Amino acid sequence: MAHIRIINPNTTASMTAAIYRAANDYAAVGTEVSACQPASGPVSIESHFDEAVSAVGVAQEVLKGEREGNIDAYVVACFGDPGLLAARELTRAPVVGIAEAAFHMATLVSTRFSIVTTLGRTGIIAEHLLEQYGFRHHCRRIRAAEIPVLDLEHHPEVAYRRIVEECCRARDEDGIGAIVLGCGGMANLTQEISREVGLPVIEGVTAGLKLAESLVGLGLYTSKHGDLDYPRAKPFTGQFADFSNL
Ligand SMILES: NC(=O)NC1=NC(=O)NC1=O
Repeated sequence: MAHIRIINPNTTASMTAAIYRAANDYAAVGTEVSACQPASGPVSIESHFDEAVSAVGVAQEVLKGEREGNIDAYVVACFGDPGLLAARELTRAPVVGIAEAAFHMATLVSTRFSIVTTLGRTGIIAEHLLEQYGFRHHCRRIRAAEIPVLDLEHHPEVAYRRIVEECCRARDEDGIGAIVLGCGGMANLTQEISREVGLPVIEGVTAGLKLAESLVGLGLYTSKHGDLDYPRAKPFTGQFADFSNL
């Protein structure tokens, strides 16, 4: 039995529920999935600033999970993987970011992939992650459907069509074998888009869930030898006072 906690770093509860449903549909027998989002922060994450603010919320949700004491792994369900390394410092449980998970999965089924994300301005965030994780040469192109994140909920039909159109352009122009969907809010679209586009389509919530299950199943944990060791205890002031002496 593994309990996997999925953290939606934005504060839109309906997106958290959609992310939970998508993950739970793929959970193995014996896996318990739970989902949460920070009490405060951006309703959607579409910029460096949104990422920076949401990273604090991710850390707070991991600390809550640690206090509960029964979480075997965490998934950070925003394509920018906000606060991923900081979250890993706070727990021995594996912590999987959906971008990193999707990149790994895509390279297991194709030598090259393209990313289709929401707004073009978030593309640089994915580019930085490709570099950081060592996947830069696997990714042919970072494309955007040019839809705000919450349009996935507010205008799903329009959003779906724009995503499929961009996926078809990627299939026809980029010399790729697979597509990575670049938003946690796209988690429930994978199968439909894959059928329509005729390529393996990977999105990070379900990829992250299955990788988290594998890490737990292998008995792997976040190393506390080196830079992912727990933070040195120290006082924190002001609104972060509850981070004191972790
Ligand atoms: N590229 C993105 O759209 N990232 C995201 N913003 C969110 O609020 N959730 C995501 O996955």
